[in-house]
Amino acid sequence: MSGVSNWLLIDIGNTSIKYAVVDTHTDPEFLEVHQAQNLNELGDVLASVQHVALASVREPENLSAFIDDLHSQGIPVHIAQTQKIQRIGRVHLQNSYKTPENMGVDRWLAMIAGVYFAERITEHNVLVTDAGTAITCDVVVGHMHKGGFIAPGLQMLKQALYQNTQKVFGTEDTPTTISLGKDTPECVNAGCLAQVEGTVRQAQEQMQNYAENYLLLISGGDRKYLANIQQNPKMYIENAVLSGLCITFVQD
Ligand SMILES: Nc1ncnc2c1ncn2[C@@H]1O[C@H](COP(=O)(O)OP(=O)(O)OP(=O)(O)O)[C@@H](O)[C@H]1O
Ligand SMILES: CC(C)(CO)[C@@H](O)C(=O)NCCC(=O)O
Ligand SMILES: [K+]
Repeated sequence: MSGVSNWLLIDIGNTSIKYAVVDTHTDPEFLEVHQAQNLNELGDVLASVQHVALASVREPENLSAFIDDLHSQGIPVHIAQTQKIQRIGRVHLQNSYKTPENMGVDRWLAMIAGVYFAERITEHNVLVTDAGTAITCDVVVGHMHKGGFIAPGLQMLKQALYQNTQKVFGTEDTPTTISLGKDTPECVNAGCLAQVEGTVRQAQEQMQNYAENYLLLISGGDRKYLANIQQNPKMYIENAVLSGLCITFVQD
């Protein structure tokens, strides 16, 4: 038997499932992220792994059946949970929630990744933003979570507009820079982008109450719409939740 152990990491988000196969040598910054519509699609991948670690912010219909299936195949399953405090290498990340289990595990894992990437460049403060179905921002200062924001993501903002008005319509495309619109879709696209960018800018202001210097980690399916946010150092990661799973379960 070879000593290499392969792990399947799964992020069950609000809209879609993301996964990556890693081993103990994989750098959590450079994961090859895949998308699946449901857990049944992972059958083939399972044949090549010895462990599964997963994080879920929802209960897909077949999650317990999937876990039972893994058990019957003798594959250990590790289910991530938000912690009050978690060790990351030589530091500890501390949660600000009075009831940590109420915090989405995706936010916690993204923060784990944020602290890990920050420490690699000897930075102790990090603002983590995950732009997906929802957009979340979390401020971490000296490894202490100071708090965060949860707001609707870009698609949700647009859908909310369409659903609650009769004459507002839009297009799929979103601009990458904000400018004043001169027809309805332009106004919608720019307005929703302004809300998303504004959320991150407000989080930066909150961070600045604590620290001038910090890493800005931007993650999630809509990360490309946050290209105008200025910060040095700034880092883009496709999926910080999977990075957090890798750091939590596969490393050490
Ligand atoms: N094929 C697609 N389906 C859905 N969203 C997509 C797609 N391609 C790009 N996106 C963008 O990605 C965003 C969703 O981000 P992401 O994939 O990170 O979230 P998610 O799967 O819903 O999980 P999470 O719970 O982490 O938000 C949407 O707002 C949308 O703009
Ligand atoms: C905010 C979302 C939806 C982001 O995916 C998720 O982290 C979640 O369901 N959180 C639970 C509420 C909280 O984090 O306080
Ligand atoms: K996410």
